[in-house]
Amino acid sequence: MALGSRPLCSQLAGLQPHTFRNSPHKFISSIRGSIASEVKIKVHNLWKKGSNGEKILEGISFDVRQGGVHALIGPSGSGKSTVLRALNRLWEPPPSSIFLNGQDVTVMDAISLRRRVGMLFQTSHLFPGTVADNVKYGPSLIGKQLSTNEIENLLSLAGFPDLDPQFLDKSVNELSGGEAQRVALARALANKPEVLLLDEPTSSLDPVSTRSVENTVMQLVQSGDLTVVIVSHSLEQIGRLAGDATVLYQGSLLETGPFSELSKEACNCRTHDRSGCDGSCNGS
Ligand SMILES: Nc1ncnc2c1ncn2[C@@H]1O[C@H](COP(=O)(O)OP(=O)(O)OP(=O)(O)O)[C@@H](O)[C@H]1O
Repeated sequence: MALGSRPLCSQLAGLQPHTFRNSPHKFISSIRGSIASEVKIKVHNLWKKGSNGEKILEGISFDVRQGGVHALIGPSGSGKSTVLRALNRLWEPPPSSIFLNGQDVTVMDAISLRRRVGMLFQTSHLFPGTVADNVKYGPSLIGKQLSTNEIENLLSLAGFPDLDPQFLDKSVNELSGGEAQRVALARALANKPEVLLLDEPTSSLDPVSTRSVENTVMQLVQSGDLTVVIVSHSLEQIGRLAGDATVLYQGSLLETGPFSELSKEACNCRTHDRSGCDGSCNGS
């Protein structure tokens, strides 16, 4: 759909790259610049209908480039989480609509796919038990027992740099929201995923914990082959993290491309009230 003038989303959010100079996020502009053009995930003409035949997704197509952060933006109910969950088959997409490294995900073993394409939800969903129990769970399913050192390294990677060794034996019931989310991140990373899907990963966290999770995600993207797809209602957060973005509205794709080049109209469509969307979506 053609949209009008194209002021930068990053200008709207007041988030030019120089904003991050001398900040923990100063490396972000270099990550954006280094994003390879290789396609990690291809979404091709993705459809979904509800049980009553109502349209949920209508022919969504976009590419997620390897080694970057790709944001899914849109108002509540636009289909962001539905698209995200198709990427690792938490719902079963139609054949030939999602490709990972060029391979149709619907022909892959679903469990193996979910090890390669991990997910972090809005709330941490930790299992009852200790921090260590949770971090070592994924590898144990394929017969790999993580050492204490490996668990500590994963927790360090997930944003616990000065870890008290006793933290591993702490019950997850005793963790703060921010701690629990970072333990969930360590648990996801224990599977060595190629792609991490983040569904509103910091919406229940305070600003300090939010920045900690964001820093961890960006360092992982910067340091390796990890590709991230994130759903967030925060344009500011997307401005801090994402190189590319796809904008959805009522199950349809509005725009996809570099975040900094999205139109003002598309950016407005992120809001819950949809008021910014109506003009452009109605073609007026
Ligand atoms: N299995 C399903 N059956 C029927 N409707 C569904 C199903 N899954 C999702 N929906 C509907 O599809 C639409 C998109 O939902 P989705 O959760 O993907 O939106 P979203 O953009 O992530 O919203 P939010 O920002 O509020 O989380 C909603 O109207 C939702 O009620």
